[in-house]
Amino acid sequence: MPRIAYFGPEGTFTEQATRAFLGDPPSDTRPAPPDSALRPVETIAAALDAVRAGDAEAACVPVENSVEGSVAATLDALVAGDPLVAVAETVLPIRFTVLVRPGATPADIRTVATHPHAAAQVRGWLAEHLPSAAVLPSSSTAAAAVGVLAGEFDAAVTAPAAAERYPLAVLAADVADVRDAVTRFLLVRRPGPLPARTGADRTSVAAVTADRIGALSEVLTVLAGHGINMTRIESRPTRNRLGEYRFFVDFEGHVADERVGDAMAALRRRCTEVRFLGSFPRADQAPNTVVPTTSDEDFLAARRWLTSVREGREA
Ligand SMILES: O=C(O)C(=O)Cc1ccccc1
Repeated sequence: MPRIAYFGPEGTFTEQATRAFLGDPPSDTRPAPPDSALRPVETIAAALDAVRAGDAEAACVPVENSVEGSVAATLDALVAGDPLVAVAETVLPIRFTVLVRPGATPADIRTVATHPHAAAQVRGWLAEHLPSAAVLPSSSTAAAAVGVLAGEFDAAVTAPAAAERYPLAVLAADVADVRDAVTRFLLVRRPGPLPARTGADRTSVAAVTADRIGALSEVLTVLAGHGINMTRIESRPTRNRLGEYRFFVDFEGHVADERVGDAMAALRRRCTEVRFLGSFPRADQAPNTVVPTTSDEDFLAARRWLTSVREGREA
């Protein structure tokens, strides 16, 4: 079994996602067995660096939440070192469990800790049920549970898996301001053979546009012109200078698709930097849209025609 580093400690949503990648059944009802192939690390950047250093074969990190948006720490860490590529994604429903020390009642709760993405998804619940508790940030939901055990906080908003992992009491389960919230997670490796295309794929790139009028609109036009459906665009500062941004763009298709390959080459010509972040099967298996004139056969026929024009066989 491959060694996978994940954003831990044990009991995070990311651990649940890692187990989903490995095909384990959900562990809501029973503790998942400890697994020496899984390595919890403290931060998202550390999980990715473990792969870069060869200490892990893959890393599992959260990338996007349907309520809070992109996980900035993941986007920044993906481009902050040697190249890494995503080879798979999984989407988890997000429902929270509120953990306290055994015997504690709501009146005892003066501080509640959790990951900022979780805090944003339970603000309403906390305002209603624990209105006088201060909400404190922790590095992950499970780190908050560890903090409750250590007496640093009175309650933690966690993943269901944390209730199995830590000797804490459940104050409330199935907590969520937005009922159908989901988070998308990536399994990331060092560059190597790509996952085979399935016809229901997603490709992810990070591009820095040139400093000129219309540069971003050209990126969008290239995708639209190739009949490629964009599924996400997010900007993060490059950290080089004020006003310079890197665009994280996800779109339908696989780099092995002719239209996607052609579009990526066009982006490469137009942008000052393009980093390929992976082509992998979509978690929802929704087939990629292929509009007329953008199928592989359309591109190959056009290329054959061009070759014969160049060779003087056709005009
Ligand atoms: O802290 C965790 O458990 C994580 O895996 C990050 C996270 C936080 C909130 C929702 C989804 C993922």
